[in-house]
Amino acid sequence: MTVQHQIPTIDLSDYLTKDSSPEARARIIEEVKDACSRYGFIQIKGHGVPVDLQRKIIGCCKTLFDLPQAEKDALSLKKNVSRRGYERIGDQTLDSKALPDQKEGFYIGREIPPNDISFLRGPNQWPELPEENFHGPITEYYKHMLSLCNGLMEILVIGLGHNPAVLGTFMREPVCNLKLLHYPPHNSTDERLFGAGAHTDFGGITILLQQPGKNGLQVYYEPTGEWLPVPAVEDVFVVNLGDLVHKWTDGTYRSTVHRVINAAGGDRYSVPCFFHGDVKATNPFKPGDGNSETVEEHIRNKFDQSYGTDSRQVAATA
Ligand SMILES: O=C(O)CCC(=O)C(=O)O
Ligand SMILES: [Fe+2]
Repeated sequence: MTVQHQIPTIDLSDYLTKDSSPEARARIIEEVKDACSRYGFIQIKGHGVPVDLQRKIIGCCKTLFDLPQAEKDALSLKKNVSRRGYERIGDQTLDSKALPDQKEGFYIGREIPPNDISFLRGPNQWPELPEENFHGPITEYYKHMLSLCNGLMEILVIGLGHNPAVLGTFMREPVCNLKLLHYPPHNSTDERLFGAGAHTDFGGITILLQQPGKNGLQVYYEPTGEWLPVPAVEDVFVVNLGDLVHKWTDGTYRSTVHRVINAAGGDRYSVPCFFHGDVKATNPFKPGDGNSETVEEHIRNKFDQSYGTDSRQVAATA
């Protein structure tokens, strides 16, 4: 009999509510650990993010990407070291063996004043849209993502037997970037063309909001060589681990290859939230492990590889 592998779905509500029992919390910690070591991916329910807000965020994607190309280009991320703003279809190539990705994107992160800009840190570039159509919902959603990332990081470090206090420096001013994404319909038969080419995520943890019903995400399951589809279900987030966590935990928590093909018909919107920790932090899972690479150094190399840029050459301006 063949086993149908699926990305496990875990309900976090018993962990995130204040009055949860130690037993319930321990069970969730084990479930997350098991899924993250086996698949590097989980689907989560009971996360506490209002479904209305999730719907609004998908609406924000449509509103933003429907703007005239010139308006989007005026917000290009290429001009700033903080990497906030817009990228065109084909600007990123996540799989160097494939063609450029068929997606456009828009990065939004923590609001940092213009006099304090550095790599991944700086002011956002907001489109000229009514507050309630964009800035308002995005800001509210961003707070939810920060708090959920906090909870997930805590679950992950406890799963490895640590006290959550080890996260101190890592959580000082964590880089947490939303990336609004738009995939146009995929009509090509070219096997080298993807919405997002096969890749592992760069950093810490990713929380992905998918547009309900718009399937397209596939996760590579190495033991059987299968691409497992991850359905786009309303109110269910996909969580996966990036290369930093893989490296920091010697692969106990895996960063797994995945890709996107928008074959669902019509446009597809999604919003990953990339949580990397403080730019100056080193391994929080094994403090003092002798590896002095910082979050910033690691992410900078990954960005430069996939965008074909040299970010050290971009001046620190807004
Ligand atoms: O759009 C998706 O479903 C996934 C996007 C993704 O994997 C990424 O941006 O890293
Ligand atoms: Fe990804």
